[in-house]
Amino acid sequence: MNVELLKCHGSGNDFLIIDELTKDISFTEEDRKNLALALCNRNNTLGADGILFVMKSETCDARMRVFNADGSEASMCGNGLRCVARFVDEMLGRDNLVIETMKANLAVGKTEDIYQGIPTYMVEISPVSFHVKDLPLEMENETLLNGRLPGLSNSLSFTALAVPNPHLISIVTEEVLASDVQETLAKEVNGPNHLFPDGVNVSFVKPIEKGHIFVRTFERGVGFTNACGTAMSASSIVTCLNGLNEPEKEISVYNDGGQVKCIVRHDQEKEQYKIDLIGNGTYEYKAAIDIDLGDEQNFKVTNQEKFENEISVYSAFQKEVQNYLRDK
Ligand SMILES: N[C@@H](CCC[C@H](N)C(=O)O)C(=O)O
Repeated sequence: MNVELLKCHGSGNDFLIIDELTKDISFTEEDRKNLALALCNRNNTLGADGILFVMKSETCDARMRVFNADGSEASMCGNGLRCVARFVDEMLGRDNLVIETMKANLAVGKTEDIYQGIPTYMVEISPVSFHVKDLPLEMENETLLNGRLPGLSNSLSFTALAVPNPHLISIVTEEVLASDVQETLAKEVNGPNHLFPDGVNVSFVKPIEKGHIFVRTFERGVGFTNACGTAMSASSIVTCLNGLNEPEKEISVYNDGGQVKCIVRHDQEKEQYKIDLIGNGTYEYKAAIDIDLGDEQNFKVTNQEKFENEISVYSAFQKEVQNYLRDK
């Protein structure tokens, strides 16, 4: 079969969009997993952190399903949702939309460019839960807020939260960030382990100055990525809980692929959090592939068209971000 793909990224966290909204295609669950394994493999001709299936929804403007590079399905993807928001906006001609995801219907909308010429979208990240059962994290206490995980690290403190995909966050020094500690412990909790039976996205956060943080994430089902939107949202909440930032104020979140903005919304009456995640939705190329379901690894790319202008505007933005980070 011939499948059209759109390669996009949010902060360098890159995805292949497959349009099931306007194209008459359908996949089994096994097909989706095998497509992710074949098309995301960076040793093959394409490569990406995940696949975003954009589908029809009975209740919302569209539905997004996210598959990680290892073929596992995730409940949410913040950077991916910005790309899907743009894709559906351009398809339907409506700047404000609601997208169905595995656990919530989320508001998304076009907003002011984060850098001149970069299509920018704000997406809602919710629901947020600190209950360890929602990750799941196997421990006796109901929550882990700046607490220790004996056996994982004797010196670091962690906060566990679901947004609603699972995150483990630690605020660290430059020295720890530069070490191999994150990789070692992230691999441990994403392999067979007694704490996180479904694995977990692991982020290290370095506070830069008030309103500015750096976040690096080892993603469940992928490994280190340039950025993870839900992780940057979860990290922003954690910095607010630690008094480093404040709810309702914009937080600039830097990452290895660029920068986003997060605003933590706290409904004190309901004791509920959500986050506005704001950042780019950039297109890299359109491609068409010939692929046999059942033999996905042997696909052939038949056509590829690059979005040169978008790529160069985004790299100018990245240079500016790198210059800012160089002095920090
Ligand atoms: N990169 C994403 C998150 C993708 C899913 C994650 N790896 C998981 O398994 O939970 C983002 O931008 O949020």
